[in-house]
Amino acid sequence: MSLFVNHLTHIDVSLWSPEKGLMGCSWQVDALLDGELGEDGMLFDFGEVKPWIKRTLDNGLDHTLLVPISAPGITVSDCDEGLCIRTNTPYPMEVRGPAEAFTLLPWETITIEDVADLLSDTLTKQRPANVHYVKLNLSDEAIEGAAYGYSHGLKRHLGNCQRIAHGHRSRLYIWQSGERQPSLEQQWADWLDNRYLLEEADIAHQDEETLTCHYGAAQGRFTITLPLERCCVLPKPTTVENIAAWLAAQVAEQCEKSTSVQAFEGINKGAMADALT
Ligand SMILES: Nc1nc2c(c(=O)[nH]1)N=C([C@H](O)[C@H](O)COP(=O)(O)OP(=O)(O)OP(=O)(O)O)CN2
Repeated sequence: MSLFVNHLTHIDVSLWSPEKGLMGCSWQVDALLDGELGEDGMLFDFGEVKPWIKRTLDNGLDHTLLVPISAPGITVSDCDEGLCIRTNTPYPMEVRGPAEAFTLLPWETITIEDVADLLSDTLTKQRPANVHYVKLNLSDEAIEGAAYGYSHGLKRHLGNCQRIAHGHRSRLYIWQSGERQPSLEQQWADWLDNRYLLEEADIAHQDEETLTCHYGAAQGRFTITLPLERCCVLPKPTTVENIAAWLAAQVAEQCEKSTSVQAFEGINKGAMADALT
């Protein structure tokens, strides 16, 4: 007998790609369990299976930076903050933070299928006696039109969003005069895609080529250094509310037209903001 729970939760992570660099990802999680029914006629109570799987993901790789430690140019070392990750291909980056902010994976590259298999194995090892196995399926949200990935950290967040390199893949809607503006949406999504978003106040160092962002948060001290051209500096914390407001103001100035922006933070949630000219 099999039991399924589709759209059980989402995973929001950043990952290091040897081809694209730092990428923001949001994955939908579907679960399939196979096993024997108990005396109550259930394989696993829906009310228990959902929090069980979500807890494992939330306490594991969700809101971390996934690092393929066998990729060319990756080094991992201990440092005062916890772990220091350095990369050199396709560009140099250094990230420091508490160890729980990173998921080290013994692979050359990270694929959504390999992550799903790893999580399925972890859950299968922890399964109740009547369950034979647990299989997770991860998928990108199907987005027609403009979408972008980004990475960031929210130092004031008390949960795992304070981690300096976690990310999201998000829709972007832009309106002017009551009409959606697909070409502006695509233009801005292309510009934002796989950038690191940071608050201006957290810049510890900046020169013509690189930028270092540093902050202390409840889980520890975090630092990230990466090429300036991969960054997007906002005047305020990079919450989705501030991203929407910043984007609305940028587009309104660019087009000299009042603009509304609906910015998403990953899947199915976000903020709306208007900028008037
Ligand atoms: N009003 C806002 N609340 C939060 C923001 C924000 O921008 N505005 N941002 C965050 C974090 O960036 C976080 O990454 C959001 O992730 P989320 O998946 O929502 O967080 P949870 O894991 O706690 O939620 P799930 O239900 O487990 O998906 C947080 N809040």
